[in-house]
Amino acid sequence: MTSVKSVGVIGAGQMGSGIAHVFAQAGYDVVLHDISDEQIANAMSSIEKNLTRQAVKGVIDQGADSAALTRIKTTNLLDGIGQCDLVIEAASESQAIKKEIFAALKGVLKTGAILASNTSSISITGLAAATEHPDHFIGIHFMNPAPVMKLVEVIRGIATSKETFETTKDVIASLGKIMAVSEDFPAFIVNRVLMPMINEAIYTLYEGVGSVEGIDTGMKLGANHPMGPLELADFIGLDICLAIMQVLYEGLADSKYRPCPLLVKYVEAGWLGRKTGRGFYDYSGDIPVPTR
Ligand SMILES: CC(=O)CC(=O)SCCNC(=O)CCNC(=O)[C@H](O)C(C)(C)COP(=O)(O)OP(=O)(O)OC[C@H]1O[C@@H](n2cnc3c(N)ncnc32)[C@H](O)[C@@H]1OP(=O)(O)O
Ligand SMILES: NC(=O)C1=CN([C@@H]2O[C@H](COP(=O)(O)OP(=O)(O)OC[C@H]3O[C@@H](n4cnc5c(N)ncnc54)[C@H](OP(=O)(O)O)[C@@H]3O)[C@@H](O)[C@H]2O)C=CC1
Repeated sequence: MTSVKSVGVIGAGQMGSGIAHVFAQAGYDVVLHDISDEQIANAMSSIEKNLTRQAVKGVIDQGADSAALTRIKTTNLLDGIGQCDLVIEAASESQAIKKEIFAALKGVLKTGAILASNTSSISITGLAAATEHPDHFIGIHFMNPAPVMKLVEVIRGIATSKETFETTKDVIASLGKIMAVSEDFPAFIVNRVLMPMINEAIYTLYEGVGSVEGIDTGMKLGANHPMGPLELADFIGLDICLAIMQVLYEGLADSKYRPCPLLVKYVEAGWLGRKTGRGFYDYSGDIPVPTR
């Protein structure tokens, strides 16, 4: 264990719930916050399901699942995370929403607390500027699904202190995760490489080069990816994919990052992937069915 004992998580979506799961499993006291009580209830039920599955499969000890679950408290008020040593923001991928949250956190966090963002793409330096203590701010980017993926990207903003970085390194090591350090450029390392590949897969569909099934089977069996790019896009969330492409396009001012119009159209339609039941696949039945 590090000097950090308690962790607040803001946003109980797929990443917030995965991050809460990981910290509780590693013995930290966790407070999970969301503005929506329904989202909190969904998050707790998916954490319980995933912990139980890990216990049944022997990935964690019998009883460790219920012990981890009791370490997670929930709140719909930001004040509820005021006493945490480390707070990780995992709300929607929107600079405006994140900055609003950081403004509301002013005067709420205890002295010396580290504030981190799980952002997939947004400038850590820019987000830090909206916080009370930019030196205590850092990017801690978990991969999805957080309980399974080994990597955590760490991104320092221009004002991030050495102490904040060192504590972050210790915390990540205590979770049994491997850290990759990225400089603070649009979408960092993993999404700088991954997201243009997903966007290109959507162009490949848009231009009629292949079907959803053809593209995903091609990349699964032809490049040994665990999921096809369109299946992965649905898994990540098409809103998140579009937001990342927009940050790359605007931040690097290069047309090669232009979001595919079909991706824009799907997001406009509210077809955001697995989380809304429809994206490149239809998830309403037992088996996902390609939509094109
Ligand atoms: C967008 C960003 O900012 C950054 C990102 O995250 S990019 C996305 C990065 N993630 C990926 O690329 C994921 C690619 N996909 C995969 O690696 C795999 O398909 C997967 C691990 C998600 C699922 O693997 P699978 O073999 O198809 O399914 P499944 O057998 O159900 O699961 C594999 C293991 O993960 C576990 N698992 C899956 N989801 C889980 C979850 N949410 N919580 C806990 N455990 C989970 C399963 O219990 C299973 O455990 P065992 O190996 O011990 O049996
Ligand atoms: N999806 C992925 O594969 C990955 C995502 N990320 C990053 O993690 C973050 C979260 O992504 P993800 O979990 O997928 O997104 P989700 O859409 O699943 O979850 C976001 C959650 O934040 C909530 N929220 C919105 N505004 C606020 C607020 N003001 N205060 C508290 N909670 C709020 C949303 O509530 P409501 O639904 O009611 O709006 C929702 O519950 C993003 O920055 C994303 O880029 C990082 C790695 C991987």
